[in-house]
Amino acid sequence: MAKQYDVLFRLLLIGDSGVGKTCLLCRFTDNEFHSSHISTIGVDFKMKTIEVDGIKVRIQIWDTAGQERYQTITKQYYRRAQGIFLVYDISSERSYQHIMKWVSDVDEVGDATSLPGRREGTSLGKASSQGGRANASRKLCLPQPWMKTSGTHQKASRRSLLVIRPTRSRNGRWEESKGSKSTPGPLLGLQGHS
Ligand SMILES: Nc1nc2c(ncn2[C@@H]2O[C@H](COP(=O)(O)OP(=O)(O)OP(=O)(O)O)[C@@H](O)[C@H]2O)c(=O)[nH]1
Repeated sequence: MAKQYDVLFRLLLIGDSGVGKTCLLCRFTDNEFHSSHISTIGVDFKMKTIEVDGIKVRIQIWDTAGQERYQTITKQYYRRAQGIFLVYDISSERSYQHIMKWVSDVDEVGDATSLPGRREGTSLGKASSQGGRANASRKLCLPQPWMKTSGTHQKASRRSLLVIRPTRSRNGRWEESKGSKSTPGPLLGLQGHS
């Protein structure tokens, strides 16, 4: 049987419980939104194949439980991911401040500590401050910018999750990433529960 995709990417969603990770994923893969909060147990995943410049890219997205009690399980998935989305709820200052904690968890298992300039105890500023949020990913030395998205809006969700794209190798061909290193990805600020 012909291969249904050319490259495979494994991505991971992490962040506090209830920030909307599952909703973001459901919107992206199934174009659905669920208003009830059913906490993820451990990890779950969904897949979607998209076409980028004629290349079939299969995206496997792992949705992790935000609850502390599952963290021994969820941390095991960090190393295998090729990109990690740090998700918080824009209306929850607490979930925003916790981003630092999620970043250090990723640091523990990945090679992200080698990113220059990151300092312990970096203050992210207020979640409600536009400038503060925009600077947060820079302060954390994340390779991708902060993005605002929402599980309730199809366009925003697609845009935020599609932003990670495969890069061309030196010989101009698309390559499957080996996936041995975990790198914190963009900060996703979900629109408030309004
Ligand atoms: N208004 C609004 N509500 C949202 C949005 N995204 C998620 N929600 C609501 O937030 C609640 C939690 O969403 P989930 O996606 O289950 O949260 P989670 O981060 O996966 O939670 P855990 O599995 O416990 O880690 C649900 O009641 C959703 O309906 C959003 O963009 N806007």
